Amino acid sequence: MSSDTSSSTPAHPDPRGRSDGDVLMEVEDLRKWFPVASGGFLRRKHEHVQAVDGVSLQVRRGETLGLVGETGCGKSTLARCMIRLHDATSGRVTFEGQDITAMSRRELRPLRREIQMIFQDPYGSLNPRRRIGSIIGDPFAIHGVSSGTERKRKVQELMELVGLNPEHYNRFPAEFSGGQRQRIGVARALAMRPKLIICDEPVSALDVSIQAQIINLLADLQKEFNLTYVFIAHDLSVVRHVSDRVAVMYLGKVAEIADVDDLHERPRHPYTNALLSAVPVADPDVSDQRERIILRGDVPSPLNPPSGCRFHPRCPKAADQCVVEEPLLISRSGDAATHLAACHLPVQPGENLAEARPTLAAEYTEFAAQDLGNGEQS
Ligand SMILES: Nc1ncnc2c1ncn2[C@@H]1O[C@H](COP(=O)(O)OP(=O)(O)OP(=O)(O)O)[C@@H](O)[C@H]1O
Repeated sequence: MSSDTSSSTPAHPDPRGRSDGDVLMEVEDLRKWFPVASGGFLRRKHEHVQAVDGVSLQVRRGETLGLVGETGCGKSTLARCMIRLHDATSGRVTFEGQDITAMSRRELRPLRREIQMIFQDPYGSLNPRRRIGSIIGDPFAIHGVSSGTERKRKVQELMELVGLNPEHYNRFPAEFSGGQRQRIGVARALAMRPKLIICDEPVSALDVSIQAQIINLLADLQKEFNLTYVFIAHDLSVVRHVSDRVAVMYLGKVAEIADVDDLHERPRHPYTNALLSAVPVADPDVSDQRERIILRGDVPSPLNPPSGCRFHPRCPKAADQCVVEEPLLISRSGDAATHLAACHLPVQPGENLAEARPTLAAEYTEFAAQDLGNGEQS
């Protein structure tokens, strides 16, 4: 097996896929490490959860960028750094060219109107003791925009826009269904007419029948207000439906990023391949032909991530190079300039990873990890 690293397409002006297109937000080499203490009083160890570790990506104006990956891979932490709910450990986030990571809270305030977030949990993100009129009107109060009857009129307009009955202005969150509560969250996010909305698993907590309604609502609003979305989800089929581009995260890093159809038709990272192989297909013929790739083991701890490529202990293609050398996220030979993969041995068209045997290097790493585990227990 030969490495593909050296064959990254030289013809591309920038193998990191940067474009001169209209970039609304840029994330550059972003790290968010959470300090944690473990062990007893005498053997106290200070470690770091490497939740996000060196992520670079662009969000283009008017697009929906999907962000997928297994639980704990750092999607929400990245999203929170993008909106400065978390301060980054290092790296930069720029919004319309302004470095928001370096801004004081005061400088950040006007930008808070432009970047909003919709949260996963439509139950937990609304205060049950407040009426929805005042919840949706919060941004007007915070930013000192309109008051009294004018604010009420604006809130009722927002309610109508998201498909809520404006006459329900004085009701409490408990009087609404899950889907309606998520509409309240959408209305609140829209109040200041933001440019970017980060949707953190906005439909995961909803019944499947309601998910489509919320997704359609978000799509309609995007068209009407020229919104840009970062859409976080576990579910690749939801992401495919809503996204223009998709970034696949694994253990704090971007494994692959590409236009949505390109990613689905020609996934290059073995992790993306495995995720896609698990997506249900409606067509029984296609479904019968497809083999699911079963990944070995669990996602390793972000406290002590594997060396080299973080995916190597679970990768059916891993070779020695993958254990020692971290792959760059770049455009690989034969790929579009916008298709980037962080893999030394990208998947080739027609290659069947379900048949691939774990390589010696991967088996050795697993064996060594088990050995270490046993050693600690004894
Ligand atoms: N405040 C914190 N302190 C310590 N560790 C944290 C903190 N927040 C998140 N983490 C850890 O960082 C890693 C990434 O978490 P994050 O919530 O960003 O992942 P995620 O991909 O969004 O997962 P999910 O899909 O379950 O929400 C996890 O290991 C998580 O336990």
